[in-house]
Amino acid sequence: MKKIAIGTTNPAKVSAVQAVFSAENYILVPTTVSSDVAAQPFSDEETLAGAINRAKNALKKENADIGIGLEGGVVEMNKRLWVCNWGALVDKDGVVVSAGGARIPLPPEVAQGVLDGKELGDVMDEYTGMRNIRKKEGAVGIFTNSYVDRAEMFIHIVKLLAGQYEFQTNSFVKTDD
Ligand SMILES: O=P(O)(O)OP(=O)(O)OP(=O)(O)OC[C@H]1O[C@@H](n2cnc3c(O)ncnc32)[C@H](O)[C@@H]1O
Ligand SMILES: [Mg+2]
Repeated sequence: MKKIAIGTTNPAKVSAVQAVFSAENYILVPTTVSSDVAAQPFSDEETLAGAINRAKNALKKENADIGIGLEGGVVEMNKRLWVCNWGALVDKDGVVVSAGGARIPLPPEVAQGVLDGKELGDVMDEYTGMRNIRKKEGAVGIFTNSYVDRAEMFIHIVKLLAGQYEFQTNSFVKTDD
């Protein structure tokens, strides 16, 4: 079975990979690696770079066949701060596929906390009075009244990665559709 290293131990992200790459067909290894970008990425480019770095670092650390990196960030547009999400999948032959995910604008009071230098995850916990939002529904879950939570948002990204990888390498990725 192929080994897939996942460049995080955050359950919202790990569960998204598990939903697409089933444990029947893959050995899935969540592992903490550096994103080699800021803890709070502040642009699409930086967030995507974090995802690619995580995928590469995880593949190398776990000596895996495939590495997957998922990264959240924020991006300023139209005088609002938006939460953005990016993913990358790399394999040991050097194939790299990337995909972007959903984005929504943050309420001004939350955006200000991030602009003041705090991580969005910490701002979200303060704003909601809850703990570890980042590991559960995420900002997207809170601000969409749970219509879309963080895991579901990342499932979409992982499907985009799996499908592109399948298309580009003519390999077959079994998904739990
Ligand atoms: O353990 P890792 O994989 O690092 O997961 P994380 O929750 O820290 O997530 P990221 O590093 O990908 O996100 C960078 C920062 O943005 C925050 N963030 C991004 N999207 C978020 C969301 O939907 N809800 C809460 N925090 C979010 C996150 O908490 C970090 O502080
Ligand atoms: Mg993080």
